[in-house]
Amino acid sequence: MPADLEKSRGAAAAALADVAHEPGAAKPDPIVVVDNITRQFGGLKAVDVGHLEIQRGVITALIGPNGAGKTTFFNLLTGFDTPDTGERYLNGKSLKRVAAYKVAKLGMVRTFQLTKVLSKLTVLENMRLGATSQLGERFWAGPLAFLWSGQEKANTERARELLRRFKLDAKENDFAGSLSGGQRKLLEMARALMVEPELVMLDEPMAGVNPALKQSLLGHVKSLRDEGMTVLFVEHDMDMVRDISDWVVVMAAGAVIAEGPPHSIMSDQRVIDAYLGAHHDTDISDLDPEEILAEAEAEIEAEKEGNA
Ligand SMILES: Nc1ncnc2c1ncn2[C@@H]1O[C@H](COP(=O)(O)OP(=O)(O)OP(=O)(O)O)[C@@H](O)[C@H]1O
Repeated sequence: MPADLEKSRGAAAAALADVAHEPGAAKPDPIVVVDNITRQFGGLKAVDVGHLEIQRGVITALIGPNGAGKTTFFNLLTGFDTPDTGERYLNGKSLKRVAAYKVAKLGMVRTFQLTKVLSKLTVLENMRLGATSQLGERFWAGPLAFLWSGQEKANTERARELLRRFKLDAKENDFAGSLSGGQRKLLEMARALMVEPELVMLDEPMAGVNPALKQSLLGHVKSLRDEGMTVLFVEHDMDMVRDISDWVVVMAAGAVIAEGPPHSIMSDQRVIDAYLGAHHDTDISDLDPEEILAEAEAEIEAEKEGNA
């Protein structure tokens, strides 16, 4: 790990050193505070979070078995869904009745998976949309069009700068749909940065990414923290959680059941029980790499025999 990255991880760990390893623990400098948020779908309480604080300037992972309520909670935080009860605050300001695009203007953005429609736009067009859709485009129409064109120029410049940073500049005129899984993830992240956010929320940043690009993606996420941004991500890839998170929040059956630094979370009995209870396919214990290799080889052999 380069010295500057190590330094910022050290600072993040120091900020959290005195925080209790308990659900709802108070943080020294929370950017987000959640109180009694619930969301019900029919008879199912998908989210029921009593109190949660997200520390500023650190990388927090949100993990939990399938159906734990992570995505629903993400949507509630960013205003893409409305809680039945409860309050959430960004920098001390209540987000009740704040529209999703305004939440982005206040500094909280989330990544979106590339939809079918967005796949048919070029990489650069996707980036420009990252800025406009969050601004509320209509404002720039009509008599203010001259202002809009100035804004558009600035947006294009920022988009190109970000594409260079994520090494996607050679692809600016390619359709987004032609990018590889990993390049799509980079584009999703770059697009979120168009609004110069304080808090970046990543939805499964490692899904569909090949091992070669994983390292580069991890580096990009760490560099967001390096620049003072706060990162909150939902992820099933436990290697990523272990490698880059300063703090881990665990959800199960809609509630937060554990919080703490990755090393203590991975050995927490409540967490292990929640995963095992859900028959989740991610094994969070430290598996022996040789054992995995031997299993994989046996599987390949079995397949070969089956095909013979
Ligand atoms: N729009 C909806 N209507 C009805 N039920 C929903 C809706 N969205 C989510 N749910 C249910 O709420 C629960 C929580 O789902 P959610 O997608 O938030 O979990 P998750 O932790 O993100 O799961 P995964 O890791 O599989 O993505 C699940 O039981 C799901 O079926």
